[in-house]
Amino acid sequence: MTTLLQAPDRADRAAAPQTPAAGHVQVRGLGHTYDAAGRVTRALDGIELDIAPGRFVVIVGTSGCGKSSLLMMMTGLVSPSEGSITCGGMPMMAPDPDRVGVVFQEASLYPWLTAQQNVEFPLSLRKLPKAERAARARERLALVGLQGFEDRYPHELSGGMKQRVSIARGLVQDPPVLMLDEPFAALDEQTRITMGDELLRIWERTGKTVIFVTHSLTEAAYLADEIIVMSARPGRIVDRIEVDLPRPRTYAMMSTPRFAALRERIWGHIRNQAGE
Ligand SMILES: Nc1ncnc2c1ncn2[C@@H]1O[C@H](COP(=O)(O)OP(=O)(O)OP(=O)(O)O)[C@@H](O)[C@H]1O
Repeated sequence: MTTLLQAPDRADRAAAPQTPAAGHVQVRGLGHTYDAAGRVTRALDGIELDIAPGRFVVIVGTSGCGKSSLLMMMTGLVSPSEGSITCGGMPMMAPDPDRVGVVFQEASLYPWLTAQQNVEFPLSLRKLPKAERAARARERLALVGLQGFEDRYPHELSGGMKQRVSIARGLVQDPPVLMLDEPFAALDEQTRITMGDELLRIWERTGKTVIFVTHSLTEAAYLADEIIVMSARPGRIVDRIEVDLPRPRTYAMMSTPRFAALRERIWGHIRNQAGE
């Protein structure tokens, strides 16, 4: 059976032959103005980004600064007024689950389908043999730690488990990039930390590029290779912070001076923006 997992760990992946920058995300001169029934909102301005394959990048900024808008544009769900976005060198003109998997804050699972059927659903639009669809979905559910829960319906799963199903669904077409918009915001603090660890484990194992939007400075510093800080609306990039904390990240790191310094640097920007 062909495995969907591309490399057992990051060290092996570095030595493996490279696919040509499939997970490279590039944003050039991106700006966006919403015009809803004459109410004009300048949401984003002059965004330039280069995200290398396999990086874990977190986007933070004050409420309403355009984080979700930027992510929606990178997924191809919304077209920007100006500028361009490419993934793997090809423009993102529309959602393309073969290139970018997406996970939202709400799990948005079909309540009448089981976990297995929810994960399989995107594959039903492709002409894949039924057995292969089922095998892929099972493998993805196992990857997110839900082996044995394939036949459960969403109402039989906890909030964290539902988000695991969403992540499995986002990864079912094996895209090189996974984008997540505040995926753990609705979860309690303990589950949120556990899910962060789970996501890091999945990222380490699969080598995807991850782009993650959050309000939480702690989550940003805990997860990221790099934190992108946006200004208040119209959102611009005001800082890009390399997170030099060692991996694997641990809960104990959150109480170190390095962690506090990172949070302080992000908070400095956010405080300034909020005061403007
Ligand atoms: N579909 C839309 N039509 C009109 N205006 C919109 C639309 N979507 C977002 N906006 C506006 O664009 C701005 C940026 O919104 P966006 O949701 O991208 O910000 P955000 O940083 O993700 O916010 P939050 O952190 O509160 O979730 C806001 O002023 C919002 O009101």
